Amino acid sequence: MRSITVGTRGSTLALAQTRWVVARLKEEWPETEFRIQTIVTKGDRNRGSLENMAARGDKGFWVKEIEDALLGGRIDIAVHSLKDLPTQQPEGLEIASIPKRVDARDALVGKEGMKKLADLPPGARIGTSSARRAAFLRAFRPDLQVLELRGNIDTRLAALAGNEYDAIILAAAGLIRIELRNRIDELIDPGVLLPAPGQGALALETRSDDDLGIEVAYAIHDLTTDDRTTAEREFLAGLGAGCVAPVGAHAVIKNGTLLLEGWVGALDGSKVIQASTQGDPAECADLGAELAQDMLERGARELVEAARV
Ligand SMILES: NCc1[nH]cc(CCC(=O)O)c1CC(=O)O
Repeated sequence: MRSITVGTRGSTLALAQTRWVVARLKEEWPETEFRIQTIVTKGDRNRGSLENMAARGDKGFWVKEIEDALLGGRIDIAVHSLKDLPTQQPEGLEIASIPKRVDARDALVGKEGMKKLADLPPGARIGTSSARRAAFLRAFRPDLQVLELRGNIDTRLAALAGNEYDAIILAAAGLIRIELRNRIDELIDPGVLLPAPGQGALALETRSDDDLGIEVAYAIHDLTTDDRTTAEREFLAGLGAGCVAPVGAHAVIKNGTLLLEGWVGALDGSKVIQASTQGDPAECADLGAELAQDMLERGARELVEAARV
């Protein structure tokens, strides 16, 4: 039996999710040997002061070096956060498997008295790393101060412990995966703040011609998560927006029907456009693309273009 090398970034979260993936793969393929290989990406190298919007707008800021390792045969399966993957797959690579989603929601972590979005007093200082969360806060709580907060989850929690922030917003899934679920003070309802497309889901990427790698990865594929995140990511792709645009999307499947909600905001909070659609989960890709077209015609085009760096 061939041994499979699984590649990932080296952050606490990336390693935790890769260990989880390997444990699941081992259950399905007990005879196969799995090795984990960490890879440094441009995103890891450009942390801190060097990091800027233009660099983050780069397609594949977090994934390029990992994809090169896949194409070069140094690794066989790459584990990514689905929301960090560009919506277009590079030539020769494919998403072979999307395991079951954890929790798509954003989470608020706050200091004493700052543990619920609705309870935050005017002037409260909120740290967040995403254009989507910042645009949402500026639109719905213009009384709050939105402050830039970057870095790995560990860095962000450490920053909250200091004096600059009263609360921070980050993906619940990240905290859950590194076993810090107990730090979550509020899970923000998607009806209030729509998560990023694909948030809380992972993607296992392989070479398109590696039948064995694809088969191994596919053993932990989750069809429901695939339909939901396909609708969300086709919505994002249809808008022509990248992963740093102020775009939210969330799909659920209830009684055999897929319900998709989409949101686009102006970076300064001056405008938001929101719409939803529903249909057969088998049509998930079309539902996402159609919702994007609908919203582009109703003003989203300007917002997406304004946010492009
Ligand atoms: N952009 C960074 C990133 N990529 C994936 C996650 C969290 C886990 C996930 O969404 O699967 C995070 C951190 C965050 O947004 O707080």
